[in-house]
Amino acid sequence: MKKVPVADAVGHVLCHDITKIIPGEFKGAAFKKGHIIRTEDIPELLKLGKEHLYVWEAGPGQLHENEAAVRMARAAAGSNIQLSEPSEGKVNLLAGRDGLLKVDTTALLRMNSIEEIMMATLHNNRVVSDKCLVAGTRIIPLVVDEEKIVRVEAICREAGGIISIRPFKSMAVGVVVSGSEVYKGRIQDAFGPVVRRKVEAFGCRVVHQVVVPDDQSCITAAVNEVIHQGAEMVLITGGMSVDPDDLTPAAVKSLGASIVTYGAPVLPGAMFLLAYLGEIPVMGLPGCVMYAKTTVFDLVLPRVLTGEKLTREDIVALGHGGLCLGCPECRFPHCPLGKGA
Ligand SMILES: Nc1nc2c(c(=O)[nH]1)N[C@H]1C(S)=C(S)[C@@H](COP(=O)(O)OP(=O)(O)OC[C@H]3O[C@@H](n4cnc5c(N)ncnc54)[C@H](O)[C@@H]3O)O[C@H]1N2
Ligand code: MOO
Repeated sequence: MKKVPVADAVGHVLCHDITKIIPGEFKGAAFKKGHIIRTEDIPELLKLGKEHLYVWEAGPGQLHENEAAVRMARAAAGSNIQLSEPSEGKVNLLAGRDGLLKVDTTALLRMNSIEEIMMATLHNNRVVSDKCLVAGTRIIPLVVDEEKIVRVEAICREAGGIISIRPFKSMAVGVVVSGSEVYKGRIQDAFGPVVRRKVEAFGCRVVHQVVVPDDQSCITAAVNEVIHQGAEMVLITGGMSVDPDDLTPAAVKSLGASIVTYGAPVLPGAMFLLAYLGEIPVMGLPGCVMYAKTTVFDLVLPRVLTGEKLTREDIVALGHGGLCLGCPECRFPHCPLGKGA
């Protein structure tokens, strides 16, 4: 800290808040600790009775909070991330497009384990829209040893960036609606429209939909048919639980698909199935996906649409945070569902 005449303070960092009081009108900080003094501030400072100021002398190897935050944010930003200007020592990271937020939680933990460093983010694998605030970073004191920022930069470099937004692929979707009650016209299909609405919300289109009875060979034929019609992803509705007429999992197996999982630690959605026929993701959707507002499908679909090839480990990790509270008014994704993985 050193004392300088106001006129010589331009470019220096203020050590403490400077309070302004106008009787009956205003009392507050006219200039905040950490502010970098500009030429245009001088008349105002003189009016506040400040002819001298205490300013920081950045020692060798030390960084001011703004510069430190900018360097950390730049290092952490992966693809499709925009940075705000530093303000009061903090830099915000914003989504540069619609997509899926990816946070390298291991690297984030390493970074936050360095004392005097912080970065806060939204949860990994969350759907975000363009310009959405996804993270913020700053140092805790006003100045920091540059060596700490260099360590942060090394962690981020190793991780290839900590935060990024992955775009969704606009996939052609095939839908196979299973259920003899629907096929025979006893009830009207209510599942196809739900699935269509959900995929269209991500810019996908349903290229073909087939309704089939509860018959294994009809289900397999229908899957082949929708793929023949150009489906890059296949969604089969119904027939997922334990009744003798629930044949969807057996049908998918008989197609020779590699089954990632039949069953998921998510409620609603325990009877979910994910498989791949070559590169084509095939999902078996239990009845709850039609009935409940938010289910396992809403956790898995966005990830599949980024081109991520999910493993059984990815699915089993959904258990922590996989319980939907079933609120009367659904606020997903502003809730705990899917946030533990
Ligand atoms: N004893 C058990 N019963 C149930 C279990 C279980 O483990 N043991 N699981 C429950 C869970 S969890 C769910 S979810 C559902 C799973 O249902 P399915 O995927 O097998 O669906 P279906 O049996 O084919 O149909 C259930 C229900 O939904 C109606 N449905 C189905 N598709 C359509 C459609 N396209 N349009 C309109 N309505 C449809 C169907 O008529 C049935 O009423 O099972 C629980 N039971
Ligand atoms: O599996 Mo059901 O699919 O939990 O609600």
